[in-house]
Amino acid sequence: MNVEIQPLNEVAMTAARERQAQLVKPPGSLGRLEALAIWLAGATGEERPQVRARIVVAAADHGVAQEGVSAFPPEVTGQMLATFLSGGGAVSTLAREVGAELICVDAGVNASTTHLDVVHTGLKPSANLAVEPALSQDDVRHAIKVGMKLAAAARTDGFTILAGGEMGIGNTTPATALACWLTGGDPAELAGPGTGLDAEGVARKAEVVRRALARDESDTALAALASLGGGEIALLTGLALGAGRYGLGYVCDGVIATAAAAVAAAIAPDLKPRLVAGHLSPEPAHARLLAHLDLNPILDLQMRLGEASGAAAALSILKLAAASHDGMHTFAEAGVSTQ
Ligand SMILES: O=C(O)c1ccc[n+]([C@@H]2O[C@H](COP(=O)([O-])O)[C@@H](O)[C@H]2O)c1
Ligand SMILES: Cc1cc2nc[nH]c2cc1C
Repeated sequence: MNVEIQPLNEVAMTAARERQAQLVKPPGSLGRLEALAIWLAGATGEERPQVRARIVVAAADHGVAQEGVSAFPPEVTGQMLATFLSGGGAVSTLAREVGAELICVDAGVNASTTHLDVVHTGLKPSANLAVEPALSQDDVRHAIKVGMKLAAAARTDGFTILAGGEMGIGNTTPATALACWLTGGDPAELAGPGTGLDAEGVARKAEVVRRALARDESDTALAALASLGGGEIALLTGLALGAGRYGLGYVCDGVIATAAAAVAAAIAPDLKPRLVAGHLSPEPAHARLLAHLDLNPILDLQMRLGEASGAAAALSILKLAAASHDGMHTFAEAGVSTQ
């Protein structure tokens, strides 16, 4: 798969760097807010960038849930999708608070919602990746295509930043399997509690990941996505690739969304500069994936919810970075001495 990625806009970044140097503060004193403002300029192509963000939450069910790898039952996936659409999920409230639009996608939910606003993909829940490939190559290509189209639509609708999130009982298992495949990690080190497994459950999950990796024969990240992934992960892979192709900035959420972004970056390495890490989840595979992507999380709030909640929280910081960059006076405008 060949996806052409738009490089960051160097002209806008240079202008933003020069503006930062003139703003009425000791150089560097706004710390990462300065770097984020410059990144926003590169990602949006705007010298004084604005965060106009759309959040896409993709939901899917997973055959591997039958292995007892989650603390919750699979029907929660569809129930939570309906909750997001009714405005009552964590991401619904966080998105509203940070002024981001929220779109929900059914990327293979067993008992889905009839809510009119859900984006349908026609995908079915994944198969049990411990014993067979999770998805067909055709399903993966379809999910990626829908994700990329959602990114194209976001660009057309005037958004500058995309954040991808997910909902899927059992999906920390495929995310961990992909993290192991991409980084050469050990399932026993990278498996974590997800929604709240005890130590015995975590050991069972590590064993399921080990079986999946022993079965898997993938030689490309795209093949690994079919073998070890899931519908929402494939859709978010497409969303991240689409952000690169259509020139948006992309905010990664937790371990599952970051696994998808890491697959996208393996498919198209030029994507990396368009990614930022919204936060660090306590799931061990997340830190591993972020290190693999060379990303430094904006926040570390011990959030482990998924559904783009960490990315939404980070949007507030990106907005502060953009607001200070745009609204502050320069030394000259403020009449403040430099020496
Ligand atoms: O984002 C994370 O890092 C994260 C960590 C743990 C759990 N989750 C969420 O919890 C669900 C998956 O957990 P589990 O235990 O069912 O594999 C799924 O809906 C994710 O959105 C998300
Ligand atoms: C209630 C609930 C909400 C979630 N949101 C994302 N993953 C989730 C998992 C559960 C169990």
